[in-house]
Amino acid sequence: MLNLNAIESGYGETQVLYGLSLEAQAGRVLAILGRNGAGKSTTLKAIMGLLPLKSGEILFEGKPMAGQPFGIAKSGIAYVPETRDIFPSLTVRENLEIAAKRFGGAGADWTMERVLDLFPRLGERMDNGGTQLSGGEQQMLAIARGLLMNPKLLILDEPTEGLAPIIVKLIHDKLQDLKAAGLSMIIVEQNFGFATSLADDVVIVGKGQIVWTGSANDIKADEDAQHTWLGV
Ligand SMILES: Nc1ncnc2c1ncn2[C@@H]1O[C@H](COP(=O)(O)OP(=O)(O)OP(=O)(O)O)[C@@H](O)[C@H]1O
Repeated sequence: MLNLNAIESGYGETQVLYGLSLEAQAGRVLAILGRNGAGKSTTLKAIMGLLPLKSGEILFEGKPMAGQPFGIAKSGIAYVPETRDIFPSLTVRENLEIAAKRFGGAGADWTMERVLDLFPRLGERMDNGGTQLSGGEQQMLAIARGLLMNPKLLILDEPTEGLAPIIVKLIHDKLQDLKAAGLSMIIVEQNFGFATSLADDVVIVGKGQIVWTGSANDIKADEDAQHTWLGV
């Protein structure tokens, strides 16, 4: 579904990715793991067209990606960044409506009603401003907004960061529901247990390259790889 072929990218003069290749398959969940600073978030930003490629290519459903973030979203990839990026001056309703208006429409899988069914808590907060939400509610809103883009592929950067264990469990269960419904996902996570219980496939990034590839069960069983690449 999504192929990164030997991509090189970074921030201005600072190169971070050195020939990174990976594949995310349709109907499956891919976890991207690795230590702090390995290049996981940079990989996602390169996929989303937020950083230029120095070389290599990114194919979505076999076609080169349209270079601009909006075009990439339109082609069917929704991205929930680490910063969640909800609009703080808008209410929950307004944050959701923006996505629904731009990407929804007749025949759309995801409607306002369906995302509120998934996250009833947001339904109780519809008129609250973005800044009045807890971290967990902000994460739910960011995921809900991503779903309203009716993506074929949902990409999440550290969805559990800074959240209390009970909210981590809730987000886990919701993502499990989305997986069961057949949504393809890529998840960058520091929380090894969270990532490996959701993922089918795992890649590990080390210094801007893929250093390990396998299944979630493989990495759970491979203590050497965990120790070497994740410091677990
Ligand atoms: N805006 C930026 N400008 C310059 N360098 C950056 C920028 N953002 C990240 N970097 C550098 O790029 C490298 C990879 O960062 P990246 O955020 O991709 O790591 P990561 O694997 O996602 O880890 P983390 O869990 O810490 O987010 C790091 O050395 C980081 O310092």
